[in-house]
Amino acid sequence: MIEIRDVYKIYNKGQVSEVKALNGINLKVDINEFVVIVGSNGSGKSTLLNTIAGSVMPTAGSIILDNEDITKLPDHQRSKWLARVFQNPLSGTASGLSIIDNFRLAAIRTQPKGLKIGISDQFIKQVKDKIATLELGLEDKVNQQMGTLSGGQRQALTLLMSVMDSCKILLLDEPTAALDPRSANIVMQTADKLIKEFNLTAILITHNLKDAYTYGNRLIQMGEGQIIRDLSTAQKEAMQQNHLFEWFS
Ligand SMILES: Nc1ncnc2c1ncn2[C@@H]1O[C@H](COP(=O)(O)OP(=O)(O)OP(=O)(O)O)[C@@H](O)[C@H]1O
Repeated sequence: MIEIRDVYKIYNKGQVSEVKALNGINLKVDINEFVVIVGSNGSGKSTLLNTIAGSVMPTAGSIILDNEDITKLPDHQRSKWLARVFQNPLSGTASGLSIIDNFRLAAIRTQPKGLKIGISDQFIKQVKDKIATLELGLEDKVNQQMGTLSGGQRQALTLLMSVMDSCKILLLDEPTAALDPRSANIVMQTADKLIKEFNLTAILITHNLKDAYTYGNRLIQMGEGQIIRDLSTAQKEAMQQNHLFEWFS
């Protein structure tokens, strides 16, 4: 479980450009919870994800993972169990390397030093089997350069790579914003499938209200650095899609 306790983030504190991006956030997200966060531009969604990932240090408050205070843990030390997928499909993978080499790199990042990875047929088979579950027909193209794939294919593979090794928490920061509707659907369905299969705790930021309605089992709205709505699974299921659009009118 990940817990955000009374977190504040003030950028440029004491300067004319001071911004209170997070204003007392309290949030507990359990294993198997898939939380979707919506909110207007500048409401603090990315800052919240960044404090969980460790790329932004909170001005006050704590981040707790499974009862351990990780507030001061740098982001690279969280990457063993925390994966992030960003808006830009190019950011998660190396264009000049093949699919299999990208999986090798991802595996090396999360394994103990000295462990030999990726040279065995077993590793290649394991990767191919996993890629086949995406049903994108990419399992026979593992030697193809990542840069030759579409944005949607790359995002789907980035997701798979992120969660294959010891990942507990998946943070998705508008992962489909740069994709056409068909590719966006493939990526969201892939994310949903992987979150369930790997029993992940997941947080998705999206401006796509249809996705916010369709996916996840908890729905949060942020406004001015605070959580202004927090709908449980039952409340979300009882809500009609047009009500969600009214939140922004
Ligand atoms: N590094 C930074 N330095 C100064 N101000 C920042 C920084 N990052 C974010 N902010 C400000 O903090 C506030 C919250 O930004 P944040 O990106 O978290 O919002 P958001 O809800 O993710 O917005 P969007 O939907 O537009 O991506 C905004 O006013 C933003 O300008």
